[in-house]
Amino acid sequence: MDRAPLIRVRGLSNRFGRHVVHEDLDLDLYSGEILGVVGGSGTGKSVLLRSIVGLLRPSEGRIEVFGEDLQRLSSSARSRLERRFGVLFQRGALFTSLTLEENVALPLIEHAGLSRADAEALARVKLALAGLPGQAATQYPAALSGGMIKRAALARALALDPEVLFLDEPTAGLDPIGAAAFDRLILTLRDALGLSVFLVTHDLDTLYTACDRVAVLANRQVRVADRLAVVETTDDAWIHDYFHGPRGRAARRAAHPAEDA
Ligand SMILES: Nc1ncnc2c1ncn2[C@@H]1O[C@H](COP(=O)(O)OP(=O)(O)OP(=O)(O)O)[C@@H](O)[C@H]1O
Repeated sequence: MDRAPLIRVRGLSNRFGRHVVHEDLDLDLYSGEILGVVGGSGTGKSVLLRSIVGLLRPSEGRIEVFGEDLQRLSSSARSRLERRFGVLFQRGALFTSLTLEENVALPLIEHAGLSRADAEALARVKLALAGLPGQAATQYPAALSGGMIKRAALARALALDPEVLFLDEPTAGLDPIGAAAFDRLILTLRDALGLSVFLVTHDLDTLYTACDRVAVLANRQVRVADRLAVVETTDDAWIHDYFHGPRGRAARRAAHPAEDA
């Protein structure tokens, strides 16, 4: 792609004591794309996400977002910029003592200065956008299935009309039907809202059905970031095992049934 990336990571290093998670890592996210980020457990997918959204200060390197260097911004400019991100964390992270509409209304009251009534009305729109029925708005997280919790967390991530959505393993723990529905929802939202999506996942079906490009993390760096057809054929033992094992073959067959006929 010759367009300028929306997010540009260059020479990123992250260390925790002597444990080096990333070293001289480069990655781009382009406007309007869904980028899947995969890699073995502990390769630093979540650390990368947290570095980009500003929750973790990298040990070294540059992260440019919307053309601005994150490290060089004042804290108020950074937080204005970070409001253009929506983040869905691995464990949903909803407040259990609040109803779904109260959970989604919270960022609207705190960051957009809306009145409680306006925030809750808008929260109900966001919950519907994430595919939840109207009656879910007044329910507490404990009363909901895993799939509904994910949708509520997605509604909260969408609360402030973000331009970039960061999703950390959004389909983890969902049954295959719920996971497939969530993948379709992400595609629909990207198309309807013009979002760009940074999606950390282990879910091969998500890669095949929802992602435009896939970045593979290995050995502290991005081993390859490209369309799946290119990634699948990259000469690397982990990539080969991941994409050409039984699960990878099944996901590819499900996404491209005609190729099997
Ligand atoms: N705050 C921290 N302090 C110390 N070590 C950390 C911290 N955060 C992450 N790590 C370490 O960094 C490494 C990468 O963690 P990360 O959660 O990014 O992996 P991951 O690729 O997302 O893994 P998984 O697929 O299992 O979720 C792990 O070894 C983890 O223990």
